Amino acid sequence: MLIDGTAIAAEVRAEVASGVETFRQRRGRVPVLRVVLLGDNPASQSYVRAKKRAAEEVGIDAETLLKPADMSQSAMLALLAELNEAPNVDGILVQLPLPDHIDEGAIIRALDPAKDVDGFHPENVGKLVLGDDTLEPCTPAGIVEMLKRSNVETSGAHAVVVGRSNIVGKPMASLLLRRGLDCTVTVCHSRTRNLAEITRQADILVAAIGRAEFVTADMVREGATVIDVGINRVEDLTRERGYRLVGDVDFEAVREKAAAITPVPGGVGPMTIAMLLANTLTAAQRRTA
Ligand SMILES: NC(=O)C1=CN([C@@H]2O[C@H](COP(=O)(O)OP(=O)(O)OC[C@H]3O[C@@H](n4cnc5c(N)ncnc54)[C@H](OP(=O)(O)O)[C@@H]3O)[C@@H](O)[C@H]2O)C=CC1
Ligand SMILES: Nc1nc(=O)c2c([nH]1)NC[C@@H]1CN(c3ccc(C(=O)N[C@@H](CCC(=O)O)C(=O)O)cc3)C=[N+]21
Repeated sequence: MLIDGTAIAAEVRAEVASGVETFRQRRGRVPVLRVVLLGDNPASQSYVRAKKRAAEEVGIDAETLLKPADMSQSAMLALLAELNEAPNVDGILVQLPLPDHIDEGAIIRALDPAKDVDGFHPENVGKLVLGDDTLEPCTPAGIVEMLKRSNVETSGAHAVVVGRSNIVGKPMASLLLRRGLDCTVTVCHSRTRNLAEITRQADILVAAIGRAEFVTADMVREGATVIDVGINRVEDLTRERGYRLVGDVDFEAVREKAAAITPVPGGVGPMTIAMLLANTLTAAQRRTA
């Protein structure tokens, strides 16, 4: 089975749109999202454009604050303080990665946790691990939504997460471990010994590695559910853009063995954006409750 992220994301967006409409009727305004982007990285620009377009389609007021790549850390902190204090701003997203002269941790700590729609602030990360209600990181939250809506059995399942980043691997592991999802979770990374032996034990395999087609068929158990988080550009001069997108999974080979698999594009990516919109609505509702 193909897990269609594009279709599931459209469902989530329709639900958000109806929530936004209710919010507007009750509060007399719409939720407001501000996206901060430093520099002109083309991939970042295209993600940010997609986020803004999706937000507008569900009725969220979204603006991108495009800043020069050499903006100083103190100017960035001042901008965030302004957005934190703005009563009408519900959600703030700082597009990552940031230029090297900026301390990413310091920027994330400077966000008002109530407006942190990425769920990256230490207070929100703490709540996530504790199992408290919080704004959940969009990519792992989107994966949970895909698993639920595709009726993938998680209770007691062995979930193997490859990747331990703060934005995907670690929060993914925390969510899968939670009561309600109840997976047995293994987290792997670049120092893991016998990786293939471990991934072959997965009922649910989440690949968040950042290496094109890294997960091959021999690493996957027959009947597993495979979630491909990777977004890798590989040169393809037959395409207009000069590249195509591939995931961290060798899709054609692995789909023969997997019971369910997410494609790239059209898998986790659209879900990440849909969950950002859901988090923006949630932040607006909680701030005005
Ligand atoms: N679809 C979406 O919405 C999103 C997609 N992405 C994509 O997902 C991928 C992962 O992103 P992100 O988590 O930010 O990436 P990072 O580069 O931050 O993390 C990659 C992880 O993979 C591990 N890793 C690298 N090589 C190996 C290896 N040979 N064997 C086992 N583990 C390995 C690293 O281990 P170590 O810690 O030891 O270095 C690290 O933990 C990227 O392709 C990114 O573009 C990211 C965010 C959202
Ligand atoms: N603060 C922050 N929050 C993020 O959530 C964040 C970030 N920084 N930095 C970069 C990563 C990456 N990311 C993606 C979102 C959507 C797609 C997506 O929709 N991809 C489409 C394809 C898009 C295309 O064609 O280029 C798809 O997979 O179908 C991909 C990647 C969010 N990230």
